[in-house]
Amino acid sequence: MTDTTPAASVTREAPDTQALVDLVTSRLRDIPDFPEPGVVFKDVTPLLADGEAFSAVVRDMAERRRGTVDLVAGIEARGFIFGAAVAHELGIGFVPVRKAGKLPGRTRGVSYDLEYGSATIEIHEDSFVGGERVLVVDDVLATGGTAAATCELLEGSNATVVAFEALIELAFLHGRDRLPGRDVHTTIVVGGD
Ligand SMILES: O=P(O)(O)OC[C@H]1O[C@H](OP(=O)(O)OP(=O)(O)O)[C@H](O)[C@@H]1O
Ligand SMILES: Nc1ncnc2[nH]cnc12
Repeated sequence: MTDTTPAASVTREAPDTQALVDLVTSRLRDIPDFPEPGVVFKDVTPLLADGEAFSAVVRDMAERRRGTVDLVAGIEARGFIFGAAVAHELGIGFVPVRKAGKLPGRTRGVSYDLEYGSATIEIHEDSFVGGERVLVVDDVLATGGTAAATCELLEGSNATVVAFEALIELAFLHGRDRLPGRDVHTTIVVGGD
């Protein structure tokens, strides 16, 4: 028998800024000493598991950028989740910025340091034909090493990075200082000094 029960109503309007900040804050979890002693890890999995909160975050990022970007680039791994959803919301394409060794085609890469350790990220060398306006999306802006490296990689591949969006900014790590002159927006800012 076909179930004709209406789906649970979904709020399509983005909440106002303070309501969004409160919602996001209530759906994050701090994990002390992960992945190494002294780091307080911001766990986004409770937010992802809450459809209202996840949808509100994605719509807020997307609406700020609608009509201004041609592609979204998301940074592995958590940046894939938010970035792909924002691209879908905007009806535009998605470019994965992957950790080294994962992409099958010819790649370009760049290495960088982050709050814990170092990494290398890569894109396919033919990701851009030239001049595409790209929104970079990630979950966390910490030291800014990942975001700065991504901008360098994309712009070295003939894309134009028009903005950076992240869910969480760890202000005490001053990541914005690594992105001078860029349009940077973060949904919530924690740990300001
Ligand atoms: O501003 P930074 O100091 O560079 O740190 C931010 C980056 O660190 C985390 O990624 P991580 O490399 O831990 O990868 P993951 O998403 O695969 O866990 C986070 O998702 C950002 O990409
Ligand atoms: N403290 C933190 N929590 C989650 N992701 C991060 N990326 C860099 N620092 C982080």
